[in-house]
Amino acid sequence: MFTIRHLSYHPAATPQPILSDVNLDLDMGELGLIIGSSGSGKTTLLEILAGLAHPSRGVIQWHEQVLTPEQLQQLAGLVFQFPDRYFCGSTLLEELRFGHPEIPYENVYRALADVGLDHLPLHTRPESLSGGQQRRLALAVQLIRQPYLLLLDEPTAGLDWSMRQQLVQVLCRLKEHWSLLVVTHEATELQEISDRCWQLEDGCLVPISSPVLL
Ligand SMILES: Nc1ncnc2c1ncn2[C@@H]1O[C@H](COP(=O)(O)OP(=O)(O)OP(=O)(O)O)[C@@H](O)[C@H]1O
Repeated sequence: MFTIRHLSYHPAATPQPILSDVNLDLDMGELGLIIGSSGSGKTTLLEILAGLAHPSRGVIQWHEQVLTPEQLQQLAGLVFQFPDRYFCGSTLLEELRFGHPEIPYENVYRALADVGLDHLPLHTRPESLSGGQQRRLALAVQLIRQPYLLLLDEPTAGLDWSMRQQLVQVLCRLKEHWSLLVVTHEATELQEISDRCWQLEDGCLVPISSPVLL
């Protein structure tokens, strides 16, 4: 179980906290969906959960062990909103092995199969992929690190209907083995595969039920 207790984030530069007393529970194999309008603090929350920013207050726990930001960097894999901006490799193979050339081919193929890209040659250039395929490659880059928790920032933003459907199917398969936390302002398709939902408004996280969303 992944838990957040009384988490707040209040940088000195802001008059109001960006996140206030956030509490959340997410079980293994669950997909949690956080819906919030622009500027509500969604990306900030994911950055804290990925260990990239330090909360002002509160604890983040995995099976009751309190995690430091360094431990969170190991445990969580964050897929940014426009992951193609962060690609570093000139081929799929280079991208998946970036910084870890020792990763065996078997793991490369498994990560690509997990996201439905195993039909592509390993020398394919990341920038030649469609928008939806690039999102899935970014997911594979995180999966190959074997995180316990996958964090996704607006995974369907900017994709057309069929690419959104493909991505939702991939996420649905992934939650059999991983816990996923997804933030979005557009929940139409994602709510169908979510196990828990919250609304983030002005930094406060409130649980909501799917029927309310529908
Ligand atoms: N370190 C910081 N110092 C000052 N302000 C910050 C800091 N981090 C985030 N903010 C502010 O907090 C607010 C929430 O930003 P955040 O990017 O988390 O929102 P969001 O819900 O992801 O928005 P969007 O959907 O538009 O990406 C914004 O007004 C942002 O400028």
